[in-house]
Amino acid sequence: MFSRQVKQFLKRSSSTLWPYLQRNYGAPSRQAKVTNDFVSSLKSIVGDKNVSTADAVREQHGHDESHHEIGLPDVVVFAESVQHVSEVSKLCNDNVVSLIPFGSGTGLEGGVNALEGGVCLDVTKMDEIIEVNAEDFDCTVRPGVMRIGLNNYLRDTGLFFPIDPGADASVCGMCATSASGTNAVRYGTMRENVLNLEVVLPDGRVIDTAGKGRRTKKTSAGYNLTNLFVGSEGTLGTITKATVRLYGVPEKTISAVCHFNSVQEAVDTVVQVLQCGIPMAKLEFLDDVAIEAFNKFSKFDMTVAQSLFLEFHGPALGLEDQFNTVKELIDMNNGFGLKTAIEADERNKLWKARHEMVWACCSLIPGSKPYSTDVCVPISHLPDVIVKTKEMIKEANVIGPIVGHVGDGNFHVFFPVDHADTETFKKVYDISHRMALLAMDRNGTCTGEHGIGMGKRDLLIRELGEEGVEAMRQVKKTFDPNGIMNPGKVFC
Ligand SMILES: Cc1cc2c(cc1C)N(C[C@H](O)[C@H](O)[C@H](O)COP(=O)(O)OP(=O)(O)OC[C@H]1O[C@@H](n3cnc4c(N)ncnc43)[C@H](O)[C@@H]1O)c1[nH]c(=O)[nH]c(=O)c1N2
Ligand SMILES: O=C(O)C(=O)Cc1ccccc1
Ligand SMILES: [Mn+2]
Repeated sequence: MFSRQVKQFLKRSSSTLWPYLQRNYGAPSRQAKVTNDFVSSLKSIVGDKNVSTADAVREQHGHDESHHEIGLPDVVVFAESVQHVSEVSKLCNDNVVSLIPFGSGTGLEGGVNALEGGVCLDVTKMDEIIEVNAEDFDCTVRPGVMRIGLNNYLRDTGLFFPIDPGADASVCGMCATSASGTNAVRYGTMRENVLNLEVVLPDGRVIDTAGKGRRTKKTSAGYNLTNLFVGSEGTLGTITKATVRLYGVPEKTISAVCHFNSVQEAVDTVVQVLQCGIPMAKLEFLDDVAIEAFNKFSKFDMTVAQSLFLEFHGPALGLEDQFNTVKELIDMNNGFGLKTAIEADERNKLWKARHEMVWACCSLIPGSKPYSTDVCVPISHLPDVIVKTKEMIKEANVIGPIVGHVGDGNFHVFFPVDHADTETFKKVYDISHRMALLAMDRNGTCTGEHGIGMGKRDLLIRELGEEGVEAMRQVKKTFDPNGIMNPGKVFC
């Protein structure tokens, strides 16, 4: 099942990586302490009301939605302007105090957890939608703008912002994690949809990654600084403005669900649909275990089997033809129970339930939090990797529904874990690592969309090699020589 190299790594994995996961995040900090004088200086920049050392506020900012251990910042600062961000950054840099940008805390890899204390910089008050250029299909937003709020604002323009992680995340936080979701198979991920970013560097300088005010669909002008900051997870600077692509709301939308007796048949259908050049908007896989949780939590009565959820976007003319071609392919692969949802209410109910799958799975174990797994492989390897993952889950006797953005070769196991249950936690941790290694063994990645955060730093080294990570460290050092930006993330 695994190559020799991976087998060797696995041998190490349970003995060396488990204690590593358990390491004490309160290890002595190389950073200066946040003193009363320092807090006073913060207050003189952003005003008293925008600085909090209250336990409840620090706790709220010390974690995201993942299972990762909470990491309390010493102080939370609410920025109201780019100048605030710039002056706070400079102050932290001059005093070598950690600075952790906070979007909306929906991340799944512990990105905002303050591993060494320091300042959590909450940018949610900067929530202006600066401009919408309807004819150019773009808009520019401040970091407090959330994706659902943006789409509500855009409603009358006939445009929408398609990137849809299940949570209502901030658009700039989505830039920081290179997020995507169910629509990526058609519209791409954040990487393909960000045209420009304004970033405050740790020393307080403000740069526009594509040049001030530029918002072209293409450019050959030098290095792609925009994409350096997409996926940088708060380790290089704070994003204070993003210009992103928009798309026309499709004239017609058809959602559909169908079922298969095997993972292979479901994925074969997906590959053939893509080979036919059908521009599917969503191509989602849910395994039988996931459908059971889905039915229970969201009160559906779907056939419990390997399933595909699909969505077609396009002009009314021709969309039925696309649907009929897909129907033929489903039949050819022994798919059954094809049902459509055309009315908006019905479609919304289906996709809301899909987005809530993580909570559906957590409801299977009271008190649990989601353990994020997020591998992505070239689509030809998908059936093999999913089937082997199912075997590992069965062998370990843990609950592990599988859901995948299969059109992109990306899938997750939604492991609900209760921290107190160390035995299950360890099993889940092992499977998650094995999955990542298996994916990498098949030319894939350990994370398609959730990022490295604090949970996958060892895997990043394996994925890129020491040399690749060392090149990244050099980039980090160039932008952040004092190492103040979100320490302990991305790099070991
Ligand atoms: C139920 C559910 C479902 C999903 C997901 C979450 C949840 C809870 N996610 C994950 C999540 O929504 C995603 O990681 C968001 O992009 C995080 O955005 P936040 O604003 O919450 O960033 P959050 O505050 O969590 O921060 C995440 C990271 O970005 C950094 N950061 C945030 N704002 C920044 C800024 N302005 N400048 C610099 N750095 C900044 C932080 O420092 C941190 O490292 C997801 N994701 C996905 O890709 N696909 C999916 O399908 C889903 N599905
Ligand atoms: O629903 C999704 O597609 C996600 O990415 C969310 C998620 C949450 C927890 C574990 C795996 C995936
Ligand atoms: Mn996902």
